[in-house]
Amino acid sequence: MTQAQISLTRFLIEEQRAGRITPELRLLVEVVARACKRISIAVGKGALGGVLGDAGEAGQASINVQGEAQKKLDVLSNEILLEANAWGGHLAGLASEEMDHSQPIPDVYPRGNYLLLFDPLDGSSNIDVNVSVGTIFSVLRCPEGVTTPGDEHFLQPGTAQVAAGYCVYGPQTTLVLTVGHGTHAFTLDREVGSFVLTVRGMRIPEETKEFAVNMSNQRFWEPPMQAYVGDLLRGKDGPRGKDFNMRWVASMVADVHRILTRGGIFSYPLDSKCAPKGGKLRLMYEANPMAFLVEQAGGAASTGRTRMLEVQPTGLHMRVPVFLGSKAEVEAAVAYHLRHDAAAG
Ligand SMILES: O=P(O)(O)OC[C@H]1O[C@](O)(COP(=O)(O)O)[C@@H](O)[C@@H]1O
Ligand SMILES: [Mg+2]
Ligand SMILES: [Mg+2]
Repeated sequence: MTQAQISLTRFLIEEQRAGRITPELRLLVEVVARACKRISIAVGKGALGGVLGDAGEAGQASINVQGEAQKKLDVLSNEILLEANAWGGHLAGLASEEMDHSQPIPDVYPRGNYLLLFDPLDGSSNIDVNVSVGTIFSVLRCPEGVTTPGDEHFLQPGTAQVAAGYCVYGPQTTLVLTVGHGTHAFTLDREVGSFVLTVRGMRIPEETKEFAVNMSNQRFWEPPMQAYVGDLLRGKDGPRGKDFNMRWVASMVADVHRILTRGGIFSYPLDSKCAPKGGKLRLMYEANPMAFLVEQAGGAASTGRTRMLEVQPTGLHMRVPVFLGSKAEVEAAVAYHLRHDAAAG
């Protein structure tokens, strides 16, 4: 690292000096970043580290609280984040996509006033095929006077987040972070072992010609989503008057990273398969942290009907439909839903 380069540590110290974060939040983010480095090493070893494939023993799949089969790396990443943060000293409790309930930090450990939520390994279906995966995290304050937080204390809307970020394990390992004053990217210098600031103040272009959605679900979508994507596909000859391109990595982290870098809209809408659960993606571990990052970069995030960050969570593992990215395009998608709802009375 050269002298002109700014490490994550220095960046966080400057944020603290500017009064934008507390010393505890600075150290908490450092602990999460260190855990991400360990996960990055495990992901990078792949077959050499024996971390590919399904978790579970004797042909018996290991199923998480989401009802999904866990991969070895889902379990390992969860353990790395739990172990690092339980001893970090800045948390009152933590919650993970992979665990049934939140965990208060035991009395015997050093404790703090923050709550940490994470999706330890996002994009699990890509692990075994060497395609980008990631970690997503969100930080809330523990409500005043609560020493042993339970699930209910985590049920705060996204507007209450004090920090959020993700780490994408791709050709480069990049940590993208917001503490509520812009969205910033840090690339891991693998030789030095340090995250270096590579983009200060990421900005998502307001307009786009690129969308990300799993098109194989098209026939299960609601009518407004059918109409919206139908018009995108009609391109120059349709009402949108321009040709759109499509990308779908199937790792939310990688799709959102592309959108933060060059614009676009990401959508996992309601469909008749996931409707009974409320959607596919998880509000607390996926939608809210990404919505915070995207808004801080000048973009927008919605359920299709409501601003994501204003959704009141009703459960730790609550699922929601997701539209996020370039502001004008998210507003266009929302308009299709609102027009449809108004016409339906
Ligand atoms: O299998 P699909 O429909 O392409 O869904 C992909 C989506 O599911 C997810 O993989 C869910 O995340 P997990 O791997 O953490 O369960 C998102 O990252 C991604 O956007
Ligand atoms: Mg995920
Ligand atoms: Mg996951």
